[in-house]
Amino acid sequence: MSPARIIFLHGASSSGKSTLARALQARIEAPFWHISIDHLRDSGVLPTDRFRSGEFDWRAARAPFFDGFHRSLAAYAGAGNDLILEHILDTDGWLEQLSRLFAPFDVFFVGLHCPREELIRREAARGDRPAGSAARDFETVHEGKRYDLELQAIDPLADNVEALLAAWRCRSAPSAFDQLL
Ligand SMILES: Nc1ncnc2c1ncn2[C@@H]1O[C@H](COP(=O)(O)OP(=O)(O)OP(=O)(O)O)[C@@H](O)[C@H]1O
Repeated sequence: MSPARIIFLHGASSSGKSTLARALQARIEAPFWHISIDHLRDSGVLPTDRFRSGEFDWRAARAPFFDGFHRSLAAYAGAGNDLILEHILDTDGWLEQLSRLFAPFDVFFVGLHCPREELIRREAARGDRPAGSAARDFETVHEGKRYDLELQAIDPLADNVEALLAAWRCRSAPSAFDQLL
């Protein structure tokens, strides 16, 4: 069995990762899963209201939550599932952990760049993210990263999907992701 393929979309909050992932999933020639922390959050896995009210301590729960999420990705891929992953590497140790966990797989690392003003506009328009997350991510999200492909979030979505597919189909090892550490 050839190793599972992981297309890792990386960009600031509100840059358009989910939108790109959905459009890519609708076009790509194999049944890729679209994986996002948003899906876990929105499906009611966590007692969100009780974290929000302060009854439970999110700071204590956050590390095991993301540790489990990261390991689940390797479990899915290890079972032979191809993944479109959208995620933000914004916490110390996550890059190292995912590099280790993803070592057996065929990873294609995509940087999604979005101008600061557009991030702020998208964040405000959707109204379901804390104001400031996008601007904060903008400063740091791409720092020190090298990608297999870089896309501009203000380019037409369909063009980005086609560019991604074309680049992914002719990718060569090693992935930029494997060389980040
Ligand atoms: N190409 C685009 N043109 C215009 N608006 C877009 C585009 N892509 C996404 N948006 C809008 O920007 C907002 C954020 O998009 P999306 O949820 O895809 O971002 P995200 O990077 O997944 O965010 P997060 O990491 O916070 O979940 C949404 O309201 C979406 O409709």
